[in-house]
Amino acid sequence: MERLNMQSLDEYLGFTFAQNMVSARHKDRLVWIRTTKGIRNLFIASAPGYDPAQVSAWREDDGQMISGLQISDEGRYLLFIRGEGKNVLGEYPNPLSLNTPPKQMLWFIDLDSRDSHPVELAETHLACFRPDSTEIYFCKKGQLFKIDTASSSLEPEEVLSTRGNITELSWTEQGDRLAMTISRHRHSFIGIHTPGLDRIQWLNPSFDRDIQPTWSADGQHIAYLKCHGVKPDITDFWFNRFFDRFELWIFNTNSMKARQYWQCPEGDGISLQEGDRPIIWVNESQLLFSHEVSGWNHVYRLDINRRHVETLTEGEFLIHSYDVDRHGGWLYFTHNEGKHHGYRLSRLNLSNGSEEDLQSLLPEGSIAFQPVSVASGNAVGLIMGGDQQPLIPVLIRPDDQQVYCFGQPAYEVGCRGFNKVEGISFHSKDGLEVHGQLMKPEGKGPFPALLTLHGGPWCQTVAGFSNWHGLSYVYAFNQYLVSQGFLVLSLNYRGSSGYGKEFRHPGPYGWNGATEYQDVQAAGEWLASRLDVNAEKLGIWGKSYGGYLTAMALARNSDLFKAGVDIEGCHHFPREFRQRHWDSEKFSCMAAEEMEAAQKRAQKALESSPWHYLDTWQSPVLLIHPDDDRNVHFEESQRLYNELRKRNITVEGMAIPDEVHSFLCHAPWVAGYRRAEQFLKKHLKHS
Ligand SMILES: CSCC[C@H](NC=O)C(=O)N[C@@H](C)C(=O)O
Repeated sequence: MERLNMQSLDEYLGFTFAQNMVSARHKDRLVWIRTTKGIRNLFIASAPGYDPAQVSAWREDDGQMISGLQISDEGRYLLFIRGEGKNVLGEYPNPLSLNTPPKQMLWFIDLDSRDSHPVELAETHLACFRPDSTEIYFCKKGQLFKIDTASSSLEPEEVLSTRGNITELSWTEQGDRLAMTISRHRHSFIGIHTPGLDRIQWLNPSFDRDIQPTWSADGQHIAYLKCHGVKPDITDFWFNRFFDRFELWIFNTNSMKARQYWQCPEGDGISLQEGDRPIIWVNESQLLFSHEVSGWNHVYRLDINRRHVETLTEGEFLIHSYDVDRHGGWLYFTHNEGKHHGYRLSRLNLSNGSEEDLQSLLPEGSIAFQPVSVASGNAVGLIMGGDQQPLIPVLIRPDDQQVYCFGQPAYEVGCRGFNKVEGISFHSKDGLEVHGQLMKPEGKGPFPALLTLHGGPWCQTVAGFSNWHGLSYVYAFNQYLVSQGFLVLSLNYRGSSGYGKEFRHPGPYGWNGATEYQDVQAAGEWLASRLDVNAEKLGIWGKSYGGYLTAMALARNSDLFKAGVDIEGCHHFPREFRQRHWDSEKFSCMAAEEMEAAQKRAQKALESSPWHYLDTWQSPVLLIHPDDDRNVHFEESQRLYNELRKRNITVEGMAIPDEVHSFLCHAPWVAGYRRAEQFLKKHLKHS
């Protein structure tokens, strides 16, 4: 039995993980991305044997993310984007600091060709196959291009040019019409391009923002979401209980008329959270969609003939992701019913409403993400992880109760050094119940301890590896810290996903009052009161929004938190939200009469920032920040570093040139965490 006996930080962070599994529409074939130490490659597995095969051969930790992975309907071609987009200055990320920065490029693979290998096609961020053809369509800003993969030149040909940015592409299954979402800064329209026609046909343009066009299989209807009004200011969207109210509309391509079928009640709508919300047509007259009006994200079925919306799942748990088999028989979904610390897999019979638990087919403690049905509908692919199991692709045949692990011995390539994770709950300062995961070293203690805080704030840590690589790195690092003798608590403070809408939108938090800080303080006190914790050696670390809360804790409660590591954190909300990439007008204004309100908000935002509490900051801190961070500006750590240095507070800094938020390469995760480990040991173990 192959088991990893890990000891070093490199080994703990060297886990292999699978992501983004997709399925072909007419052939039982799955494809996914597999990453080991920053080396990303594509794998396929096809019926009947589902033996996995590697179909690309990249060998370098080069920071080239793979996104937009698609497989053609017949399963012959793969399409994907390598590389990240540009920052607000128009620069591509160049995490290896190469003399010539790489571009974000479209690639394709013909799996049937004799010497099948990835071929680079064009610079773009968005592309798709045209069904029933050899053409690929792709966008660059407001331009649409096509490439015929059967041509020898592979030369792009311009199809159309429009104002704004094309952000979504969706062909009919017949490949005769293409629906596009065209974003024009604060509004967006859906337009149809029909090859042979010389202009775009607009789909009921309005003063709203139309998104997510989804064709019915017969090409007669397009379902889409109509979001009310102008694009919300990011600071409202995140922190002001602002919900992006939307309606479900359907456009009939015969009558050329659009009609509303469902609308969110006022004050409700889309907000930032984990998980997907696809629209899926079950047949010609029924589709599934999801919303959170009940307080929890659930799946609903619309019957367009009866104009009736039926609840498919309900209760105090949420649906994380879902798919329907191609014959419309079963809804596969991952959800957290009875689980505060992970997700499980179930399926629902769409004819008779009966539900089956599929989690019992997986090893105990498994966490299920992203079910994807294969074409014949007799199996479902899944990304599965656990506390000792990095994410692997599995295939489940529910009818004969079989689970295949695509060649990797799922239950054996565990992480031997990894400790069991204990889910805990406790009450915060104001009585709200909050949850977290506790990881303890061997022995009785008292141990030095760490409180760790995820980013977002809408992210969520689970009792094991997460669906998102950033959180998986956090989890593996925490496990490593446990192996080094730290007791670690990972906290899902209010604002996190996984515990319903009220928990995620807890009134005046973030820039608007920072009420989530009371959870951080309560968690610190909870840790300090434990007999197995040395309260004099309690530290804190967090990344991004978790960096903001780490800085807040060190500034406000240096008495409790004796040292901390703050990775790419935000420290001054009004300054950060004025940066170009946020595009917020909240703390500055154009009209004189709004000046006072904007100033009041800026004052509130400052009082909700660590910067406001610098006078009480005593504890040593390590600040780590990548300098091409497009989410939290590098300046946030640069200014804090200089201010703390001026005040003679122990501060160390680690700048990472050319990397972005949540590092593209593997190496900076290792280097950053190594520095963090040394710092935490110096201040909490050896001092
Ligand atoms: C102004 S704080 C920004 C925090 C940041 N949010 C989005 O960019 C964040 O926390 N991101 C998460 C996903 C992370 O990087 O962990």
